[in-house]
Amino acid sequence: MGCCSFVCLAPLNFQILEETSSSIITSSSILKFSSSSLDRCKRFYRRKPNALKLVSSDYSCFEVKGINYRPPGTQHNLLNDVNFSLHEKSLGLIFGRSGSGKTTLLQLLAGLSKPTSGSIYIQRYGEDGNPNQSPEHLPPERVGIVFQFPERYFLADTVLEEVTFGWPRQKGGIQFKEQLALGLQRAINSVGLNGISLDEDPHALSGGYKRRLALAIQLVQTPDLLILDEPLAGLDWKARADVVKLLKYLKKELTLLVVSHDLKELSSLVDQSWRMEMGGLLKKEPMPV
Ligand SMILES: Nc1ncnc2c1ncn2[C@@H]1O[C@H](COP(=O)(O)OP(=O)(O)OP(=O)(O)O)[C@@H](O)[C@H]1O
Repeated sequence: MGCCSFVCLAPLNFQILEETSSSIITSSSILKFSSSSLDRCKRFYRRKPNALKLVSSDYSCFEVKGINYRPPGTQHNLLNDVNFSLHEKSLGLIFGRSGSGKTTLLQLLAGLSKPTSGSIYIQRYGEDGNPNQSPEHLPPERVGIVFQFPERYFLADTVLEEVTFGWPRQKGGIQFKEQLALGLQRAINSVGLNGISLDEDPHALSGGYKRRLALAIQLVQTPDLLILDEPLAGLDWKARADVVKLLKYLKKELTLLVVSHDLKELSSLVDQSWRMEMGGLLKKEPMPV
C-alpha cells in the first residue's frame, strides 16, 4: 500500500465529508494523494472507512505497561499485569463485571493511588509508526476524571463557583489565571452550558446539565486524557442521548477512556475496547453488542 501515507490500525471511525482533486477530507483528517494514486486510494477508503487511521503525521498514544496494584496492607493484587495503548483523540471503553477492578484502574490512571509496579506514560510516534521520542511521564494534573454520579460531589452554590472551586489553590501569576479564565469560557461552551446562568445553583440543574457541568470542570485545563466512570448511569433516556452526543463532539479534541456497562448506547463512539476480567486482568476484546 505505498500509494499514500496510511497504515491499518485499530478501528477508528471517520466519515468522508468532501473530496477534492487531490485529497479526501474526513471527519478526522485531510488525506492528500499524488494524482497517480488518487483513484485507487479513494476506492480503498470508500470500501474500508472504519478500518483505517491516517498516520501521515506524528501522533501520540496514551500507554499503560505492566500495571500491578495491591492495596497497601493486603495480600492480593486487584490489578494484574494490565497493558493497553490508546491513540490520541479516540475513545477507549473498558467493560466487565462488577468488582473486576475497572474503577481501581481508573483511579491509578488519574494518579489517585500509585501502582505497585508498572508505568503510565504518553508515547509519541513518527510517520513510520515507530516511537520518535522518549516516553513522557503523564502527571496527574494532565488527567481529568469524572466519577460515577459526579453531581453527588458538587459543593458550591453557583455553577461558576463549582467550576472554579480549586482555583484559589492554583499556583501561578496573572497570566496563568487569564489562561484559566479562557479555559473556563472554552469549557462552558464546549459542553453546551453557555445557555445557563453562571449564578445558577448546580443542584437545581437537570440530570444531563449536571453531567455537562462535571465535564466542564475537568475541561478547563484541557487534559491530555479524560476518564469517565459510568457517564450514563442514573440518567433518563434524553439526558443519556445528550451525553452520548457530547462525548462524540469531545472525542474530536480529546482522548477519552470510559468505563461503562451501557455498551449499546456508546458503541458508535468506541474505537477500542477491553474486557476487565475478575482478578484485574484486562483483555482487548470487541464489545459484545
Ligand atoms: N483499598 C482496597 N482494599 C481491598 N480491596 C479493594 C480496595 N478497593 C477496592 N477493592 C476491591 O477490589 C475489587 C475491584 O473493585 P472496583 O471498584 O475496582 O471494581 P469495578 O470493576 O469498578 O466494579 P463496579 O463495576 O461495581 O464499579 C472489589 O472486589 C473491591 O471490593
